[in-house]
Amino acid sequence: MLTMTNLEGCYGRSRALTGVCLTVPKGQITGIMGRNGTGKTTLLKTIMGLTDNTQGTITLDGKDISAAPSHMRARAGIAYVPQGRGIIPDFTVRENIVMGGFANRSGRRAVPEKLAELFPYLTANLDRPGGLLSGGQQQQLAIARALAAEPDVVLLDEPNEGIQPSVVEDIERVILRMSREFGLTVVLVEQNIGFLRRAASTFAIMEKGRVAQTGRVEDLTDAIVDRHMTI
Ligand SMILES: Nc1ncnc2c1ncn2[C@@H]1O[C@H](COP(=O)(O)OP(=O)(O)OP(=O)(O)O)[C@@H](O)[C@H]1O
Repeated sequence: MLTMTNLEGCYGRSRALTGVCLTVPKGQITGIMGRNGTGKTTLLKTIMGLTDNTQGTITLDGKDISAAPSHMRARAGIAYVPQGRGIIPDFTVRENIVMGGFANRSGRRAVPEKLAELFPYLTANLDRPGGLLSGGQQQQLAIARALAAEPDVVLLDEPNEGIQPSVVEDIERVILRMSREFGLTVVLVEQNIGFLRRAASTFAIMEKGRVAQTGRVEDLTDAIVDRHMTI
């Protein structure tokens, strides 16, 4: 379980996250929603230790990781798939995946076997430069890189943004399997409410750098969505 208490995160002197309290249940998907600029990406970055002047407490399975630098959070079992994917274009698919393995607690620096079944395209194209992949393939690669760390928690920032519909289904399937088959805890920033309702067990809605509302996904009514998501 990942718990956040009074979490704050800044960019320089500008505070983008204020007093966030959130519990992310183990082995389930928690959907993070909210309009543009409300702090969803900042929340993931702050969990990962990538914002400035972070305040508050983050615990992972009871262990306080609030003071840990980013690479130690990765070593503690948190993997981050950023918006925009962050693929290194000149690295091959294999090299991009193995890079994620540097956070692997077992010291394994290889392409994990389970990726072959999850991502057949990547497995068939391990020597292709990452920069030559389509947006959807790069998104799969970013997820594969995160899974190479064999994490307990995966933070996903709008994984389906700007991706062609045929690949969206593949990515959604992988996300569902991450929690349902592999037991991973997933924090999913997602604008597609339909997918969020299908995938997540709990939700949190961000407003002005705070969590405005949380609940179980079966209680996420259209009225709540309209109140917080319409512009
Ligand atoms: N690198 C940065 N430097 C300064 N301010 C930033 C930076 N990144 C984001 N912000 C500000 O922090 C606030 C929260 O932004 P954030 O990207 O977390 O929102 P978001 O909910 O993820 O939005 P989106 O849906 O557009 O991705 C916004 O006011 C934004 O302008």
